Amino acid sequence: MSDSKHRHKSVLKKTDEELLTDDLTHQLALHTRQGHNKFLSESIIPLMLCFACPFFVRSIVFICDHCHGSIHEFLQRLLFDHTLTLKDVLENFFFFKWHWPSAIIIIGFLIYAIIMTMLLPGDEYQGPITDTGHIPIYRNNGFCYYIVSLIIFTILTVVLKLNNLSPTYIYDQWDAFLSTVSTFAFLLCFCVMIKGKYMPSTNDHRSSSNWLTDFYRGVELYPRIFNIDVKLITNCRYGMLSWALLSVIFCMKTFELYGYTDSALITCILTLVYLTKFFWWESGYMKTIDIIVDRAGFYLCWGCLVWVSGIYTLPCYFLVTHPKQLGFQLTILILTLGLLSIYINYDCDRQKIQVRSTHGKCLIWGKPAKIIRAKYRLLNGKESESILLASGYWVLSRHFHYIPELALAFLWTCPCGFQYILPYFYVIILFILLMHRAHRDDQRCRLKYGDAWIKYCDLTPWKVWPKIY
Ligand SMILES: NC(=O)C1=CN([C@@H]2O[C@H](COP(=O)(O)OP(=O)(O)OC[C@H]3O[C@@H](n4cnc5c(N)ncnc54)[C@H](OP(=O)(O)O)[C@@H]3O)[C@@H](O)[C@H]2O)C=CC1
Ligand SMILES: CC(C)CCC[C@@H](C)[C@H]1CC[C@H]2C3=CC=C4C[C@@H](O)CC[C@]4(C)[C@H]3CC[C@]12C
Repeated sequence: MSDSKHRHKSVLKKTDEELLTDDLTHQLALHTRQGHNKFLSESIIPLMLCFACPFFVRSIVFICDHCHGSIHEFLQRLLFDHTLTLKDVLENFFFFKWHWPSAIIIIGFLIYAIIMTMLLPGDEYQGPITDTGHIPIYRNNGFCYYIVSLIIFTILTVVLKLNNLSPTYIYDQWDAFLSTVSTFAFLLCFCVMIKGKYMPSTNDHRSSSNWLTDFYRGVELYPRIFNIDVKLITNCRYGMLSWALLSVIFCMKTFELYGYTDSALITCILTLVYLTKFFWWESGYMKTIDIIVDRAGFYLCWGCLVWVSGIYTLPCYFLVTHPKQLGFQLTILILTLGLLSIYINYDCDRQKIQVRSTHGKCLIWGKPAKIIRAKYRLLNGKESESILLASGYWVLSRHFHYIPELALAFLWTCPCGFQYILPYFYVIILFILLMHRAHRDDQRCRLKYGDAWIKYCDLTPWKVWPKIY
């Protein structure tokens, strides 16, 4: 009797998966598998990504520069002609490199970003309250920072021209520049990890005994160094601004080499408009998954410093070696569709922010907003409430805004033509990233809001693509 009672008690404690395998051998196998899975996800995958990502970014540059943008030619040289040996690959792609002129530009740019972020005026605003009850405070000067930086860049370009210099120097040294920024970003991520482990800025930090996981995923949610928000600087003030400036620099290089080229111009214009929108809405970005869920580690910080510079600028970079003239009609068509995509993406984000800031008392597409009040519990036990919008774009699918985001990425890449797959890497990676993100966000919200989220899912059954996914 007591045995059956004990057995009953242990059954109650088990997870669903354990209940299915209620036999000792299966349990043992399950534990080993869980151990292996944990080892894989917490050590092997982070280690592989920390090696593979820099390799990937630099090999793309190599393919553009030395293999005419053709992956086929790259593989041919590596595997069959042997004009490229494994030693070259390791030397060229893997190792950390430090190029002093690039390092001076990168560190100078970072110092500039920090000083301007501190000096430029802007109202204070609050980020969402964290599970531990912390409310991050920022200054709303992102848009001002962006405009001032573009003006300073224009003045600098003119001054450099007078001295027979040009910012396109960065294009000429692109490989050295990227490897230096990658080395620098690794060092920065390491310092941020150590700081998080031993001197966390807030209680929102999670440290484990596995340094690889901590390095890859990060330790702190809101690290600050001398009251400077690390994620604001790496993601927005360095990452997004460098994306804008690099796009302009690559477009300038195309013009320097071939004169006016409409393909380079529209790719650059669409990128700039998109990033203008980003900075206009920066305070909204500070409430998204990257900021409220992802901690400051390799994924986010190295990603924003290097991945964005190397992969997100790829269409503009590719066009320098593969320029095209599209003609007036095609140019106007791509520009119009691109601007429309930016507008729809912005409008989706705006609807969500508006409904929350007006506590649900606003019109969405001319009708009173349909909302679900979703309660959730903070880690400190207190109850809080959020509003879920269930009308407008947010009833079409739960991440409808990812569709115009992908459409735009395709539109600013298609001026590269359809002969090569390489410039489409950004679109492909973005597709994978966004589908994974939609899935991850869904799981997070289900856990956070429970029944309220299920009610929302009943009203809006599609994750991203209405009637498909
Ligand atoms: N180019 C790129 O690489 C990428 C661009 N983006 C862009 O960044 C922007 C932000 O996207 P992303 O960070 O994915 O975050 P989302 O804008 O999708 O925000 C997700 C969060 O919004 C809240 N939320 C979810 N559903 C609702 C609803 N129905 N009503 C109100 N709030 C809701 C939840 O947070 P809460 O806890 O507050 O309830 C959820 O975690 C988009 O424009 C996207 O296209 C995104 C990823 C990559
Ligand atoms: C494997 C890793 C190295 C991948 C790194 C991924 C990150 C660099 C990117 C993950 C999410 C991305 C972004 C999210 C939302 C954005 C809003 C948009 O308006 C502008 C772009 C961005 C900030 C974008 C930037 C890159 C990521 C942080």
